Amino acid sequence: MAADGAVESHPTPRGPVDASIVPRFAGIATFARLPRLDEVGRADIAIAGVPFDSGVSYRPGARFGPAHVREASRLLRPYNPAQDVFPFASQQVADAGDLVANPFDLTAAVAEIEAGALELRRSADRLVVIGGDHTIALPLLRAVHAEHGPVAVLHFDAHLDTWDTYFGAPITHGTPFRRASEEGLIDLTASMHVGTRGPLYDKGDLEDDERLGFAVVTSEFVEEHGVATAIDRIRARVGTAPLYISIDIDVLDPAHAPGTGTPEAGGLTSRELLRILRALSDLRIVGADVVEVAPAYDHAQLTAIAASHVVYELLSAMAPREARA
Ligand SMILES: N=C(N)NCCCC(=O)O
Ligand SMILES: [Zn+2]
Ligand SMILES: [Zn+2]
Repeated sequence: MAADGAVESHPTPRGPVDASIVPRFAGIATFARLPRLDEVGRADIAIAGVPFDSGVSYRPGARFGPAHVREASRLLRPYNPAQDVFPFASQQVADAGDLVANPFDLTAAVAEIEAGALELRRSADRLVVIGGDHTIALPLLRAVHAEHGPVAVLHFDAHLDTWDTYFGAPITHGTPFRRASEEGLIDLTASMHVGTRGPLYDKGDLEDDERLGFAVVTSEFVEEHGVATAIDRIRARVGTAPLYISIDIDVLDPAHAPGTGTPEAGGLTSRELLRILRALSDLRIVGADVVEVAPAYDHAQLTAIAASHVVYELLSAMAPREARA
């Protein structure tokens, strides 16, 4: 309502550059060729990169993930028929650029990412973050918790990421969800891993994980029972809780996403992952991240194309209902 009592009309969201007018391979890459946040002032959803990979246990390079995913996102188009939604017209989505994170001091970086996310929230209602390694989920969850309290975490990953320490270090890309659980950031009754598989350190890893508040839909479960049953399990677990979605691109099989730091055979297809995300559109998504894209190990942009479509499907799932037919 404006000061004179008139109902303010919502400005039409500014969408991507039109690829039928300016070639999609031209221009500086924002995500999906969307406007920058400073061009629109504020946004319903800000996309932010976190080019940080000082928490990795194996192959480095996810610090180059945000630029790689933005580059591969040039081909996305305005209408998503799979969800019958125009994700950039029914809400203002803008690219906020990258948050600064100190590559030489992990503790400082984690504090900077949390502060950067909180600062960005002043001009955007929700954040979708492109990593970066999975360490960044911890400060992002701290920022989300500051607003929402404990949230359901729906964690897509080959790995549990609830391990305790590496070389005595408590903050790494293999430990964010253990720290988050210990800190009370997550809803222990509504959180879940999806797509986990592969060798663990010990049988007890799974017992620890359950105690830390996670139910599990493994990659094998999806194969054996099908995507529809997996979706039922996920939706039953999350319920109506505020939902944070964290997607490690290594949840996909290395055939679909080779460009990542700790690949594990036997993963989801990109088709399966996209279908699961589409089934979450009526849930209360409060934020999301897509992490662990490491371009040096990618081929023909396979991993970045998958990641850009994953972000697009998230943005579509987060779009307001009335925009749908
Ligand atoms: N979050 C990712 N991508 N990987 C964690 C793997 C930890 C390990 O090397 O055991
Ligand atoms: Zn992983
Ligand atoms: Zn991970």
